[in-house]
Amino acid sequence: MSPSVVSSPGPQQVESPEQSPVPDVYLRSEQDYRPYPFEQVRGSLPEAYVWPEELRPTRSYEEGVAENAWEEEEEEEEEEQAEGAEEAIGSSKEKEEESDMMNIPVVDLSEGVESEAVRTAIVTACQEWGVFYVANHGVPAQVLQRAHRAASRVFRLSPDAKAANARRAGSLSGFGKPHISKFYDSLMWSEGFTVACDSIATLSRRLFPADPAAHLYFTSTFEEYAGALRELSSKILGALLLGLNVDVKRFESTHFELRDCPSYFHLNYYPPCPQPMMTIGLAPHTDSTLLTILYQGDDFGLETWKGQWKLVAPIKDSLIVHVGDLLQIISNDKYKSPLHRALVNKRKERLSVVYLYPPPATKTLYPIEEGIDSGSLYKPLSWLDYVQAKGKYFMGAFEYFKNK
Ligand SMILES: O=C(O)CCC(=O)C(=O)O
Ligand SMILES: [Fe+2]
Repeated sequence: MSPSVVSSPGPQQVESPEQSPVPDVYLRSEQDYRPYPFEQVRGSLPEAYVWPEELRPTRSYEEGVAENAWEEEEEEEEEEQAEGAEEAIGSSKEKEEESDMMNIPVVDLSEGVESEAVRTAIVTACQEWGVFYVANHGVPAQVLQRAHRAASRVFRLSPDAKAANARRAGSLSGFGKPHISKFYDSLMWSEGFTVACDSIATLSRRLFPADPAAHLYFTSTFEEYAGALRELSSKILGALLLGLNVDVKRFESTHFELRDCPSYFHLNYYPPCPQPMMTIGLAPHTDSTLLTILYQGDDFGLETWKGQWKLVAPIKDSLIVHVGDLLQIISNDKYKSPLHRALVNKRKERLSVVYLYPPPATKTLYPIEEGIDSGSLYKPLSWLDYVQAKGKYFMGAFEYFKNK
C-alpha cells in the first residue's frame, strides 16, 4: 500500500486473511440502486448523507475557490482561455506560487513522449505524486467539451430511464451508486454512470431509445474521445515503463499490448448540495486501474491526499492523470496510486468524465523485475483477481497481494 496512504483519513482497512481464495464479490448486485431525486432536496441534507466529522471536507468550496484566486481572476482567465491552454497553464503556475493548494505537476506533452525531458517529467510526477495535469495532450478541446455536455445530458434522464439502465450483477456498465459505497456507512452526494468503451453505441441506444440525435451525439463523442485517450494512455504508460528501464516491445510480448487494454468511461454527477460541508461527493479511494485520465471541466471538487487534502484546481482544457493500483503493483511501488476524493458545493452541479485504463482482465501480471534489487513486493495477479480482492478488502487489497 502506498506510504502516503498510511495515516490518511478513510475507511478502516479490512483485514485480509492469510490464505482464503479471492471471492467473487466485486461484480455484486446493484439492485439496491435507486436514482436519488437530488433535484427535490432543498434546505437540509437527508440524514443518510451526513458524514462523520473526520471524513467531512476540511475547506469549503468557497474557501477553495478563494485560495486559488479563481473568482478574482475570472475575467483575466477568460482572456487567457482565448489565448490558448499554454498561457492558462502559465498563469496557473503563477497562482501556484501564491497558493500551496495547487502544486500537482503539469506535464506539457507538446514535444511528445519521444522527448527525454517529457518522459522524465512524467516519471518524476508519478513517483512523487501519482497524479499530474497533462497539457497539449492531443485531445481536441472540443471533444472534451462535448463529452462534458453529453455526460450532463445522461444525468438529466428521468429516474425511470436511469433505473432501467442501472448496473446489473456481472456488469460494470450502467447507472449506480459509487462503486466504493459499500465501504462507507454514509451515502455520497453523487451518482455515476459507467460504460465499457467497446459498447458505447449499444448503451447509448438504450439510454436514448426515442432520441436519435442525443444517441448520435453521445456515441460519436465518446467513441472519438475513447480513441484519443487510448492513444494518450498507451503513450504515457510506455514512458513510465521506459522509466523503469523496461523495453516496451519486450513488455508487450510478455504482458500485454498497451493498445489492447480494455477501457471504460466512468461519469460522475455531483448535484448542488444544500450542506456541502456535512457530506462528501466521492469518498477517499484509489483507482483500480493502470492509469485513469480525468476531465473535470472548469469546476473545483477533486482533492488529492499528500499529507493533507489538496484541491486540484481546474486548468482549462487540461486532463488529470492518476496512477492506478495495478501500475503501483507492477512497478513495485515505484509509481504511487494516490488517494483522492471529490467535494460538492452549494452553487452548481459538477461533472467529471473519467477514463479507466486497466490491463486485460484475466492476463497474469508479474511485477516488473528490471531495476529491482530486493525482489518483487507483490505476487503475480490479474486485474480480475485484483478487483475481486478490492471488492472485499478495499484499501487492504494491496496488502493481500504482498509477498510476505
Ligand atoms: O470527480 C472527481 O473529480 C473524482 C472522480 C474519481 O476519482 C473517480 O471516478 O474515480
Ligand atoms: Fe478515482
